[in-house]
Amino acid sequence: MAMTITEKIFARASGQAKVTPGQLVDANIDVVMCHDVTTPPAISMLAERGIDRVFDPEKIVVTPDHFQPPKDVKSAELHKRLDDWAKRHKIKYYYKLGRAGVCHALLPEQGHIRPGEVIVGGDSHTCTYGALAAFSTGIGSTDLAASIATGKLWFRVPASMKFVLNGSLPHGVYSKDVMLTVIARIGTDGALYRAMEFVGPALAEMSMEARMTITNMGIEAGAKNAIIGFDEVTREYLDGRLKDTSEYTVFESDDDATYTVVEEFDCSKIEPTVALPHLPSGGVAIGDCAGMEMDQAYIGSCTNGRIEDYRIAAGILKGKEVAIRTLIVPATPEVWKQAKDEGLFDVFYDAGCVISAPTCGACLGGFMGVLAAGEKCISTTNRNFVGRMGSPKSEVYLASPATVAASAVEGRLADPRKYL
Ligand SMILES: CC(C)[C@H](C(=O)O)[C@@H](O)C(=O)O
Ligand code: SF4
Repeated sequence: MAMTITEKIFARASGQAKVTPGQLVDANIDVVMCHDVTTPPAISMLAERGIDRVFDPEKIVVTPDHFQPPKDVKSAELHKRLDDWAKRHKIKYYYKLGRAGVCHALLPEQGHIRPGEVIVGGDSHTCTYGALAAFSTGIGSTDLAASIATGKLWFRVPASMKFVLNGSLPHGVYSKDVMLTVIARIGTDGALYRAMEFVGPALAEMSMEARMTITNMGIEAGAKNAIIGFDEVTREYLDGRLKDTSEYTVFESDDDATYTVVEEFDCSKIEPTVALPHLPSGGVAIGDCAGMEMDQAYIGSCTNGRIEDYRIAAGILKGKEVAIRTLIVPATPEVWKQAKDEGLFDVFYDAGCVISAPTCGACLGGFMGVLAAGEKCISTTNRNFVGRMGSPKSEVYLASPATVAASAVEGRLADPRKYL
């Protein structure tokens, strides 16, 4: 009867004692995340079939984020459709402009993610929530329409891969460097339709924010979900935060559960890492790429737009001036306010950075910070695909907030350790 944590969550969600990888299950969905890009098409699909219902207005969380505030008429119309629909169905957790934020930072922060639950969202990085010992995965608009209307979806139970993070992270090395190293080893399809389960002593030293950076990028290795077991850090993060205060269920992988592979990493040997264009698997140690000239630095997104990230960046930028245009885009209003209250905005302002309202914005080349042909951006985001932040002839380099801040100061890829 041995099962992994992911299998146990599916067993619960499908009302079975045991499930095995490859099995098709009908699962009850606990939370559906809806944003401004993929939800309007889902609403239209339902409308075309004469369906105008939601399975539970308290279990659907809505936030515009990608093009928020709306950047043009097209995005304004997407927002309007989302707004009309959310209001008509009395969606309880509808984060309107002013309280809206980048979905994957917002939902955990606002207490919508509970261990042991199944969360789906119309966005590939929905895998982020696995940091809270939940199953979460991204779905397209068709599955989103089905989940919104019925609260159920079918899944093929994924087989699990185990990633053991040994050792302690050296000074100047962060969970982003760990995940870039993991993806560089296994490739962008290395975890295709698998559950990436992270374990090991290095995790115990990581905050919830740092863990979310890891699970966020599971999809960049092709994973169905990424997951980290429950511990004291999880408990502390959840205490006093959850909207639904009923008891949640904590599942743990059995010692004799089956994994397709076990990958071990010695975190004490990991260096600040940069993923070179044009894949997240292009990670190299900073020593192998330092000195490359950049045009822009970006600190934000669902990967690294949390308060801890801005504290790290401000630690490096304090008393310095940036050599290239540098965008600070806190992922949620709460992160924004916290950063302001802590005086981090003064540091960023004095350094010559642009500080924006919460938005996906430049992360996907949406608006604000779009790159011209030939330009290069060092970014804390999760994707460096061709044209990701603008012109197909631009380049994106992925790194931790520390490496991005150090590179902003020098105008070139730089090792953050000399500033720490
Ligand atoms: C627009 C949205 C559907 C997309 C995703 O699913 O990931 C975006 O968030 C991204 O990061 O590319
Ligand atoms: S911040 Fe970037 S990666 Fe995250 S949801 Fe928005 S566009 Fe996608």
